[in-house]
Amino acid sequence: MVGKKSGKALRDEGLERTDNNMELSSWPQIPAINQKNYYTDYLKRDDQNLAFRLQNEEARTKMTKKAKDHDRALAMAKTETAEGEGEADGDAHMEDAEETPAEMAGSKVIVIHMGSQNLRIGLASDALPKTLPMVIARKAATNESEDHDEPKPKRVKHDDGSEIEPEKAFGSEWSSHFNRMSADLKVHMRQNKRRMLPNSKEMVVNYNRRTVPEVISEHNDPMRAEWTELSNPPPEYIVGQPALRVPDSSKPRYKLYWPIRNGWCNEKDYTSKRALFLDISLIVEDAIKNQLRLTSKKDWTQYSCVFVIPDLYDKSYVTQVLDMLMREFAFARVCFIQESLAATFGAGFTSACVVDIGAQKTSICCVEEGMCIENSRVNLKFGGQDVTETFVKMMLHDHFPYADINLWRRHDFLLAEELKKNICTMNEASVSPQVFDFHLRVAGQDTRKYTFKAFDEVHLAPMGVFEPDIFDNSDKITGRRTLIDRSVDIYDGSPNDPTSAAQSEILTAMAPPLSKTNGESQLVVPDVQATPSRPQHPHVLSKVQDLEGTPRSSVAGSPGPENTGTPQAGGTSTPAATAAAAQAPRPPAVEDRDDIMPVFSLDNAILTSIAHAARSDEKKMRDFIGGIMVVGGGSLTSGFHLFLEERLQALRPGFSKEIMIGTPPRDLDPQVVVWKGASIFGKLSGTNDSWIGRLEYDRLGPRLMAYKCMWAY
Ligand SMILES: Nc1ncnc2c1ncn2[C@@H]1O[C@H](COP(=O)(O)OP(=O)(O)OP(=O)(O)O)[C@@H](O)[C@H]1O
Repeated sequence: MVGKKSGKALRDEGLERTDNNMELSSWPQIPAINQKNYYTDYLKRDDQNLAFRLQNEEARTKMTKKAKDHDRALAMAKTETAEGEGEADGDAHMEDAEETPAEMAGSKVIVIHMGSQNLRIGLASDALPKTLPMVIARKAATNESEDHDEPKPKRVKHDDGSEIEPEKAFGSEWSSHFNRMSADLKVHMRQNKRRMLPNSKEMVVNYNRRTVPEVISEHNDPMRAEWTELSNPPPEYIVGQPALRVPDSSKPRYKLYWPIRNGWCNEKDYTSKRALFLDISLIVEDAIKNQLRLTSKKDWTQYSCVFVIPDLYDKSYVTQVLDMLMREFAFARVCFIQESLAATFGAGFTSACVVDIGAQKTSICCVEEGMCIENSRVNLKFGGQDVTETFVKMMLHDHFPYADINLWRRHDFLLAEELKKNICTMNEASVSPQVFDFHLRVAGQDTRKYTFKAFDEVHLAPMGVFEPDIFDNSDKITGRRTLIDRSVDIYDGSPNDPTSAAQSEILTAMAPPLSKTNGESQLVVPDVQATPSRPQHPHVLSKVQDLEGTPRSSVAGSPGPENTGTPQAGGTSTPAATAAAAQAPRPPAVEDRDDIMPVFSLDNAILTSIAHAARSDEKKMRDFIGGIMVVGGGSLTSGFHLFLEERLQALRPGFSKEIMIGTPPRDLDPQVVVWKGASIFGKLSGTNDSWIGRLEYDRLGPRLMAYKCMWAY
């Protein structure tokens, strides 16, 4: 046949047919669908989504119940009218029925706000939460002060190990920073016509050098401390306030663990994620049992839980907490609320720039119409505890008579906190050499009464939030991401924790310079321990690339007084600006961000946050700048609000009339505003769609968060 080759010819060409000339399958082959005409509503309708379905069912059930109640009330009203026993109409009965609910709103909702130092917990129906230290003491071979070779604050010693003069104990760099701050304060006070003696510092140092403590025997001390008595056998762990009161020299020894550190999970002091979350759950469990008096864990299934999370939260942390609340505590429903949003709820504001100064972290976020503005979120790693440590350092520098103070010891930590709270002030008028005293109470020892003089230390220590290089920032990011991995996108593996343009800008300013190696840029992370005090970083005016890769024009200007603070419109670029942008530091890659310590002056950070919230809209800028609300324990230093106002006015003279620092209304303690707001959120009925129920959690797990969060999860 023409065209057909013989078997031999095919074999010669290596193309011999080996099949039997039949189709591979007798099944009809279906051609691919033309995508143009293709349509499906799979996962496009709400009723295909379990979370929405359950929500609708719940709403329907509620409506049916309400309608039934209504009918019943009407029927009862009719009967009563017929019997002629009352003049009251049906509406009044209905109101009665509505006004006497079976239980108080929020009495079955537990609200939890965990901080680096304090846990605030209570029922949503409570006026105020219970506050307890977020700490657990575990039986161990050594306590935390024995575990550390160096005292806190760390002192420099002579080469032979002998003590060095107090003025040199913290290194020359720190001393010169402290002296510079002291000199600046003097100049400022003179400008403000405040009288001060020229030799105040010498007077203080001379007084402190001479003073010796007075010993008071324990039985003569009316205010002696109550130490935690260990039962027999000693417990494996002790939680909260009693943990802080276990004597350092207890037998057996106990070691303190703080599971939250700098607003993150404490990955420095723990060796496993399991142990870390075990401690969190033990502390919360103990608080629910002993503070809320819900002793039987079986009853917790009837309770819901509102849990406060940071504005810039780690997704893996939220997932883990959700699992703990659902599986271990078996709550009926759980919902999350971000800290700043909760603060506006607590204060009753619809929009504000919330500044939360806690113990170890400070967060800033602008909230508008019940939503956190994502790009305005800032999280800085300093707070009240840094002020405490720096105050002690400054006092030691000026010959504090209790030279042996070591904040790793529990009694010294408590003493330092108390001194700071009582003495530190941001009120310039209170800066003068003054005599103070304190009682040093150590378990099993006689009380010692010390007197000492303090001068500008009381003002300069809290000033540290505006010059955070004075703080010891050396180990704040140690251990980060060692126990808990960064959350990544399940499809492309890229990091997907929330970020913000304002935080990016701050990290860019903090990032060490990029060095070129083998033609590739590499982030050089300096040994922060070796360089404890970095020069003040200029506020950058740079193009900020947010994480999604969208170039965004930074609107935060240089903090100099020449800047009137008017946000600059994005997109206009002059050759000079282009050259400056080329030279300006580039935002660090997502993976490198954990290596940069977000420690930035508070006033500049607030302005950066507001600039990103306002996005060139001057009216918004004025609204936020006139609605700054400061919350958190760190803001309780006296005169703080006025001082912050003055700093901001100096940075933005163009807005000086508008700048206003507000306090939470109704004399609410700034430390509990966030909790209060979360409790209000927990009491909202009908409008809160973010409850995660047991059934849906069992079926869908943490994926539910995508549907349940008010913010982009
Ligand atoms: N009267 C006061 N004056 C100055 N500081 C105070 C005062 N009262 C409390 N503080 C400080 O407030 C801090 C605790 O604040 P808060 O309870 O808001 O922190 P937290 O929520 O535990 O921590 P974080 O927000 O860092 O996670 C401590 O450092 C404490 O010293």
